[in-house]
Amino acid sequence: MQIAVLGGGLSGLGAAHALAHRFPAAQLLLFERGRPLGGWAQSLHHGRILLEGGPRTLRPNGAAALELIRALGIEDQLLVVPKSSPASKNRYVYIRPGQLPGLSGLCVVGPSLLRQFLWPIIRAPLRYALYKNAPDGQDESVDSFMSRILGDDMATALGSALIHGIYAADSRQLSAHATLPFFSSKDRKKFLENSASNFESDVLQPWPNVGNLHNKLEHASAFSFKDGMETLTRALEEHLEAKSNVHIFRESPVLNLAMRKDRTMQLSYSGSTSTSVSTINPTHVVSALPLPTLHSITQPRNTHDTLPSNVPLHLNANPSSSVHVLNLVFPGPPANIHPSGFGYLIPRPREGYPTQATDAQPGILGVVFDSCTCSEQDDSNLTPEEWYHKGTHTKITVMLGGPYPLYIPPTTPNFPTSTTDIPHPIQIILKHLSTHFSQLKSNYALPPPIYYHLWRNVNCIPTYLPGHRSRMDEMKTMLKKDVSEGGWNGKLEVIGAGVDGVSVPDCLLAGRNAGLSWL
Ligand SMILES: C=Cc1c2[nH]c(c1C)Cc1[nH]c(c(CCC(=O)O)c1C)Cc1[nH]c(c(C)c1CCC(=O)O)Cc1[nH]c(c(C)c1C=C)C2
Repeated sequence: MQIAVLGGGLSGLGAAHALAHRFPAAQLLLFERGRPLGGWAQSLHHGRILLEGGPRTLRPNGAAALELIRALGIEDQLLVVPKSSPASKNRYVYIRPGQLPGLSGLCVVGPSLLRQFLWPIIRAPLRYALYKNAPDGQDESVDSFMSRILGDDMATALGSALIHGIYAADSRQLSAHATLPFFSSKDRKKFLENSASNFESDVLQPWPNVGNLHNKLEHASAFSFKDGMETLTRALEEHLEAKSNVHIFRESPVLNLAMRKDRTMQLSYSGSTSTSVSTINPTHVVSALPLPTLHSITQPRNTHDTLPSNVPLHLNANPSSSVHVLNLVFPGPPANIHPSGFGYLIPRPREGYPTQATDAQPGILGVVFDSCTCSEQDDSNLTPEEWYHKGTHTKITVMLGGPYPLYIPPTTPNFPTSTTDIPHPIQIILKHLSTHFSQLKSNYALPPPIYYHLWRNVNCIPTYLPGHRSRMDEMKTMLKKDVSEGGWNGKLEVIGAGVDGVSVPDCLLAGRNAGLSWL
């Protein structure tokens, strides 16, 4: 048995880890186009300050993630965000002046904000019972579902902001059935219910072994690692590298994958050290590539020995969002800069997204108060609550882009010595932040940052368009079909953020369950 895993992001690494255990006698080949593994999980030390360019925390409800952490022996590196902490309790939305009657500026998502929507909230259960499904019974956008149940104002002010914070997408585009828990399939519901205290799930086979992590995370709303999210991907990489039956091909893009009429697969890739193309015949393949990339490499190169498929795999059906992640470090404790909490999200403008980025609308989706979550990552013994008042610096992350046109051109990380050292787009973003924060204090002045780092994450989050779930079901059925019907005989499995969920636990769960049908 020779298994090829395509893509060295979280899903691909997770799949390689699970498959190497499940099939110890198989040869496992992992192909990654770039040099570093780990996909969008990117952590960087700037001196003693840890900066994250992708996901930064995990929720403790993903048994597959916990099981992996235990298997890799990295439990001692966990940093827990307690449920009682301000980062867990205080989440804000920024309401633009004039967007909602009687409210503007940074508002805590809590009773006073929800009081504005009292009537929509009171009538929501009845409307949900009556109108859960769209009149035609088909999938619809999150915005259209929320507008029906909660009203337009709530769908725009809160719904769009929430979608920005998870999918960096337009809630009017995103599928309700693929993203809202009410519409989850039975299997998926079980997965979502599969919290640290409830592992009775048949989605995870065999049952996960999470040791004492359950106790450690009992009072956590989220967790990360002392050295950031890359701790997980580095540990996976090291674990795989130590295995004699695993071979990692870096800088080795897969160029073509075909199922031939004789039911054998052919995979060609270009190697890192030579410009020549090599070909192998894996018996099984797990693709953890973005779906459009898989689409491009599975186009038949010749009809001579490959069969064109007549049922589409829908690999090109969804667009994806690009996010600019701007880490900013300011001098002094967070209490001088921003309120205590997780951060804030900004709803879409009532008039919709602009077609061009401007200084007036640079496309800020939200801001994360990193120092309030895991200040211990910055080589400190202070808790985030202590750091809030006594810390030596404040770390925040501004997220931009998604449905907005991208605003910041490539920018090298820098320690500005004066405001004039700061590129114009970052100066403009600082002005917007200053406006957001100044409503909280009189005479507010945002100091110039002592460091900034920009990550341009292109096409990092797929946007599931309505119909996504049925398209993915059709794809999975097609992959299982015989070659004579244009299928892949169950020898190709497709996982990754483009298929069954974009969160880190979703990707790790899909990786963990890869190849179960090959047993
Ligand atoms: C690069 C930016 C990302 C944005 N969303 C995601 C990334 C990687 C993915 C994502 N973010 C969250 C979830 C849900 C997690 C879950 O429920 O288990 C997903 C799939 C929630 C979230 N949003 C933000 C943070 C810090 C978190 C916690 C998880 C994480 O660390 O990623 C902040 C945030 N993310 C984005 C925006 C625009 C934003 C704004 C404040 C986009």
